[in-house]
Amino acid sequence: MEEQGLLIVLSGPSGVGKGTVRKHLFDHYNNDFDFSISMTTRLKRAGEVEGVDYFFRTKEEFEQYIKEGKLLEYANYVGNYYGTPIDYVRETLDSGQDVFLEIEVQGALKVKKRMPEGIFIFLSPPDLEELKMRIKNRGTDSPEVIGQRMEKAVEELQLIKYYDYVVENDSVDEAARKIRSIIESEHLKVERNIDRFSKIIEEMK
Ligand SMILES: Nc1nc2c(ncn2[C@@H]2O[C@H](COP(=O)(O)OP(=O)(O)O)[C@@H](O)[C@H]2O)c(=O)[nH]1
Ligand SMILES: Nc1ncnc2c1ncn2[C@@H]1O[C@H](COP(=O)(O)OP(=O)(O)O)[C@@H](O)[C@H]1O
Repeated sequence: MEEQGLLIVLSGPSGVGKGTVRKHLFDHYNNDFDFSISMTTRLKRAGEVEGVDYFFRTKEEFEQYIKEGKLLEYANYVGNYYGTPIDYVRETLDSGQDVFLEIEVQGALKVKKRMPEGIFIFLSPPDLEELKMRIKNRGTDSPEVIGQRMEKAVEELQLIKYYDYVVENDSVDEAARKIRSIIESEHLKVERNIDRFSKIIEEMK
């Protein structure tokens, strides 16, 4: 049987830069992993493409997916559903290919329960002031919502203990590079290479 691919989960508080770092990683580095496209009920923004950025679905369609058990995890985030279609993740991992998820913290913890063998990476802000500035500068939230997101961020930072790695998003390029090194190191772990190694030893006997 083909060796299973790695499941890589990038998560962290809203506004920390998950989307930015993930895009940088995919655009600037040669990667061997596939990105899992999420399903959402939120409205498509200008420039977004169905099946590239997200699978945009109605609330009814999304709830049907939940009912049929077709999502690895889902979360309700700021009034909309977001979820990870399970078939793509399973099939890709079974074919030996790595899969990369970029999801919020609640969803990441659900994945951790179902697939604890995944690699869980927490993207952290340099500090809370900087996080506030980033959310503000993005210009998508009212002062009230910014306050709510900051409160949530403090709770989310306390969940760091469930992760395998923490990467500070100070410079986007540095953060992307660190994530890449983590994935490379995971591939070099003895436990992932032991079968291949045993075969070499067998052949030498
Ligand atoms: N749980 C979960 N969260 C997701 C999924 N896809 C995206 N997200 C997260 O949902 C949040 C909102 O995403 P989005 O509406 O694209 O806004 P933005 O990333 O904040 O600009 C982000 O934190 C994403 O990481 C998913 O499949 N499951
Ligand atoms: N390392 C960084 N330094 C400065 N600003 C950043 C950095 N990373 C992301 N940003 C900015 O912070 C805001 C939030 O980033 P985004 O990727 O949307 O976060 P998330 O996906 O975690 O909600 C965006 O305006 C983005 O341009």
